[in-house]
Amino acid sequence: MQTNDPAIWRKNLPWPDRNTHKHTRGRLGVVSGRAHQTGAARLAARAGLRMGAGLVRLFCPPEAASVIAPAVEAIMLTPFSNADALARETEAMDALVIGPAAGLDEMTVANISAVSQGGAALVIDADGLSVFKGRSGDLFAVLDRDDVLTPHEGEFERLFPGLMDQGREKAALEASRRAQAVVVLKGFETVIAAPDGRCAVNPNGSPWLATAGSGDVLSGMIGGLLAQRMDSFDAACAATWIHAQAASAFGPGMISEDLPEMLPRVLMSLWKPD
Ligand SMILES: NC(=O)C1=CN([C@@H]2O[C@H](COP(=O)(O)OP(=O)(O)OC[C@H]3O[C@@H](n4cnc5c(N)ncnc54)[C@H](OP(=O)(O)O)[C@@H]3O)[C@@H](O)[C@H]2O)[C@@H](O)CC1
Ligand SMILES: Nc1ncnc2c1ncn2[C@@H]1O[C@H](COP(=O)(O)OP(=O)(O)O)[C@@H](O)[C@H]1O
Repeated sequence: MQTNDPAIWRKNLPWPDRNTHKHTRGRLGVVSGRAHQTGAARLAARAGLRMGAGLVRLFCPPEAASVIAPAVEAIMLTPFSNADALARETEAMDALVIGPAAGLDEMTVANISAVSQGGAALVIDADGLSVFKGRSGDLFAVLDRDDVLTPHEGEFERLFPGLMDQGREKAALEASRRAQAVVVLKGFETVIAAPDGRCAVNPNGSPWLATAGSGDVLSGMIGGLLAQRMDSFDAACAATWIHAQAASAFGPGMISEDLPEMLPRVLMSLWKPD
């Protein structure tokens, strides 16, 4: 176990250079829930864009498109009608976030299964985790080692009942071993664990993050770094630290919408121009 210090991942943060264009910089997709629950995906998408993904596209059920379209600018939008269509439409993505406000139903299971067949690194959060309560093996069967699960303690218990009794660090490591994916066990001291045994505990947790939607922002931040091909463990560590730093810098009154807007300041403090 180590402390999640920027020294671990700072040198691996992705920055654009003169030859970069938006497609080479990294394409992030975020899958939205239904028309009455699109805010979570929009938060994730904006966070991914702020983290440097060159192109971010929301994928939504057809009836949600008229809700989302007036609420996005740089972020693009593609409706999909079923899981097969989602798999086709997301083929070009480097990373995908799925789960925030996705719905606790078979459509979410089918969508995760469908996108897992493609090459994109996945960040699976919220309903994308909870929907596998009692059948976590179905989720683990479709994961790759570059995928990232981001459970809070409630979601963790649904996927790994009783495991938390071992303590948060051991539990996160064992969960990562079982899932064969990176696990981000969220909380005041978020633990990031990888299947190869890497494990880091986040030291700069900010209680201002105890507000609805802050986890959705974190999933988009991780996705933004994955889209830029950062190693998944490093991406999860970097996003977790930057997320907390942004919340501390904003302080009282912070809501989740403020977090993406704080990211440039934190990123600037980590950027070392040549
Ligand atoms: N703008 C939007 O559209 C937003 C949409 N959102 C979306 O809404 C969906 C459902 O969200 P949700 O809050 O109802 O579900 P979930 O977080 O599972 O809580 C259910 C129960 O779990 C328990 N629990 C135990 N430990 C916990 C912990 N550490 N943190 C939190 N809970 C913990 C706790 O039980 P208790 O402790 O109260 O008995 C709690 O009552 C989901 O898809 C999400 O993405 C949100 O992201 C917000 C912004
Ligand atoms: N008291 C706290 N101290 C530090 N971080 C917290 C605290 N409460 C919540 N967080 C952080 O806020 C985020 C909440 O995520 P989550 O529970 O998934 O929220 P949501 O589903 O509303 O987006 C996580 O990154 C978690 O680590």
